[in-house]
Amino acid sequence: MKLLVLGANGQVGWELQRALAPLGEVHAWDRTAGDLGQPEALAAAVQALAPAAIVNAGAYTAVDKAESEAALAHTVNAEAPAYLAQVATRLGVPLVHYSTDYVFDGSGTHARTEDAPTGPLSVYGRSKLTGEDAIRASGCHHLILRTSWVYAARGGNFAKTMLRLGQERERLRVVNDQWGAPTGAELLADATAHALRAVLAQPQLGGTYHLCAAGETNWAAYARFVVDTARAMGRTLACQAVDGIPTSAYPTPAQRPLNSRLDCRRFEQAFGLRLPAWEQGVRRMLAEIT
Ligand SMILES: NC(=O)C1=CN([C@@H]2O[C@H](COP(=O)(O)OP(=O)(O)OC[C@H]3O[C@@H](n4cnc5c(N)ncnc54)[C@H](OP(=O)(O)O)[C@@H]3O)[C@@H](O)[C@H]2O)C=CC1
Ligand SMILES: Cc1cn([C@H]2C[C@H](O)[C@@H](COP(=O)(O)OP(=O)(O)O[C@H]3O[C@@H](C)C(=O)[C@@H](O)[C@H]3O)O2)c(=O)[nH]c1=O
Ligand SMILES: [Mg+2]
Repeated sequence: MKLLVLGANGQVGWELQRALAPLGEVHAWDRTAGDLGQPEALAAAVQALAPAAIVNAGAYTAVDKAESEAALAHTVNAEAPAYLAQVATRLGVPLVHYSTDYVFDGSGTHARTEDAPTGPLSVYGRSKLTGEDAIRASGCHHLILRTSWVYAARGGNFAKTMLRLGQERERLRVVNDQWGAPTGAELLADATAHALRAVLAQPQLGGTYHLCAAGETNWAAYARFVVDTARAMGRTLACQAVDGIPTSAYPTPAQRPLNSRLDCRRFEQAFGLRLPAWEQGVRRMLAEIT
């Protein structure tokens, strides 16, 4: 059974190559093999490969840059998934796709379920929502997995930025009023493999799911956890304190939701899995890179 991974060099794509290997023959396409910026050519190549499942981990993920590159973000995050959904429909195979907490407006303090109203605040969030909607509208078998605050040992992410800044500066200023759950690419890939196996056997399990680590934190508390844990593991850091600041004191081109809490019970129940606390995966990642 051929399984296609797109965006194979990203945080999630890299881990998918490992996690999907026991399910079949993984074809891992990075941007040179499968350019999401050229959706028509990509669709033709996927059609020719005829995999038993398409797993799209590629995306335009530069949230601030997307504000000034809306057309490219739209092509990669919305148009390409629509083309992939067409191919999945023609081949009669499932399309697995990732989306984000940034499809929501972040009001309130509750954890959102899958059917909560969306309301993206940024170009990135809008482009991801348009991609989701196109997949749902296509009628293809699909698994749309909305996650949050992804990190991995390999690739760029907030935790690694904090380690770099923590080496250079005595104090870090980080927003403390945006809440969510850091989610490891390893966990995402492993949970995806379980869910994909289930969906291949029982297509009715397909749909849209929230999938992130358990618990919650804010970016400042997360940064503090990263700095403290890395130091306890022996890393030398200049950082003496992480100062929590309001979002208003950290202006960025893209607006981010204040409440990124996702209710993942639907995923846990459908696939019989238990999502571990976010700290567990962050600790493992830090141990791996320290
Ligand atoms: N990162 C996060 O915090 C979150 C991510 N998500 C979603 O999870 C999924 C995986 O994200 P993650 O692994 O973290 O993201 P990364 O940014 O680590 O990886 C994205 C990958 O997409 C590739 N890519 C970008 N543009 C193109 C293109 N035109 N053609 C082909 N490939 C392209 C990148 O290629 P290259 O390496 O060459 O640049 C990169 O390898 C995405 O759908 C993302 O929206 C959801 C919530 C949070
Ligand atoms: C570097 C830095 C960031 N921040 C803030 C900015 C922002 O509100 C928050 C996180 O910064 P980042 O730029 O890492 O966040 P961002 O790139 O917006 O992360 C998002 O990426 C996309 C792809 C997603 O889908 C989301 O789930 C989320 O993970 O921390 C500080 O307050 N101080 C700092 O020194
Ligand atoms: Mg970022």
